[in-house]
Amino acid sequence: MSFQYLSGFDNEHQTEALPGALPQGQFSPQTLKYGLYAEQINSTAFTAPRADNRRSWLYRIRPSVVMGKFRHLEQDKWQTAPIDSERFPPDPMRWDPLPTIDDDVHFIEGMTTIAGNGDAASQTGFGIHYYQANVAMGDEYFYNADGELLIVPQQNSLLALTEMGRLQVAPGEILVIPRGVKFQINPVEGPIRGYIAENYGAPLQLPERGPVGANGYANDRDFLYPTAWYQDVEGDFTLTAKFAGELYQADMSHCPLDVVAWTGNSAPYKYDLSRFNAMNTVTFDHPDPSIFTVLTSPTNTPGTASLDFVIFPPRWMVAENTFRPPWYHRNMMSEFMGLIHGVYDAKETGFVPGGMSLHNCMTPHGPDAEVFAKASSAELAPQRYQDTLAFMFESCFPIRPTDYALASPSLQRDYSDCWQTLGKHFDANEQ
Ligand SMILES: O=C(O)Cc1cc(O)ccc1O
Ligand SMILES: [Fe+2]
Repeated sequence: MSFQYLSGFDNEHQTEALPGALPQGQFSPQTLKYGLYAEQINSTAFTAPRADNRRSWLYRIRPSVVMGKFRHLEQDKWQTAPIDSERFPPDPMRWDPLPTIDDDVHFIEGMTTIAGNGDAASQTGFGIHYYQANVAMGDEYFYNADGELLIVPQQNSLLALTEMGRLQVAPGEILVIPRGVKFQINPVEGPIRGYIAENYGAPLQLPERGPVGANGYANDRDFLYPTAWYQDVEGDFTLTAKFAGELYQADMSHCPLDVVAWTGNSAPYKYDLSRFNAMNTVTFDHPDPSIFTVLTSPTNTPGTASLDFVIFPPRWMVAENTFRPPWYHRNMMSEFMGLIHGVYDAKETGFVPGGMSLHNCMTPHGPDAEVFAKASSAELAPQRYQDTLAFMFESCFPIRPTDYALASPSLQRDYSDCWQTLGKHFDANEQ
């Protein structure tokens, strides 16, 4: 299926599925064409500075308030920060892909929380989830009051049916759904799995470019927003909400995706990571990975993110007289990584597509012994890093794994062995 999209990050988009459904010159006239209702949804405070302000106007068949009462849903797999795991060891951690779920599970049922930081109630930090789904959501729709969802598909394409329109998203692309927007996510060509950052903090934005200038990194025009699409259907539907860390469900007698037109800058969007225009050294040394930041959720401390979404895309490596893989390091920021496909240059074995790693605040890490040996004597000809796509969720807040993740059979209990054969090469008499 191919859909039409609107392009431009944070633009004031406008789209209508029926001619004239969007009011002109104002947002809320006394009456609307086609008997529609006007409804505003925002992802920032009314009074957020203009550059940060996100809101949209939806013109819909019924206002969202036409719905049943919520009942609580028991579940324990989708957890919300603060994460209350028993232990929080600072060891480096790595996981193989989680076991495939064989029972029928849809997108919400298959969500498993791996880690989290901050506190959803104070709108800081984010949750990290592994999603798996092998069936469609049917008559169930969902919204998340706790945060914005950054979805990173790893296996098979997903179809997102949202209030604002439809988006198809393949591995190698990402999808962001703002807080509160109603949607349903379904497999397209087979079971889907991937990673999610549930961002409780400020909506993701593009990082500054500094001296790089007006172009490069993720370019604004490559972010794609859906065109209006609506369902005028009555029947038995449910709306599941995540609010304050709990799931609730309400009955509805119409499909909640009934928005005929919308305008604004807060809407789901997708981005093809192969559009990322990477910047890197053309002289020497390995720069900080912040050069690969696609999107960032800032804190109030300048230059310090609650969540940076960073990628390691295919690229040329030309650094001269340089140890080319990541250096050994201990960071103030905490790093959670996933691998979409291929091989990651700091770990040629053990970190597999669908796997995960976690290096927390001040936890030492870097290339394993094998990569160190190879890179220390490699011929430094220009080299193309091919067929690889890793990413990192990086945060100024330590990332706490859940009890589930700590007890998972996928946790590689011997991970730190990969460094222990790094021998002593020191020779004080070297000439
Ligand atoms: O730890 C990692 O593999 C991620 C990373 C990559 C890099 O090129 C520099 C620093 C860094 O943390
Ligand atoms: Fe790192």
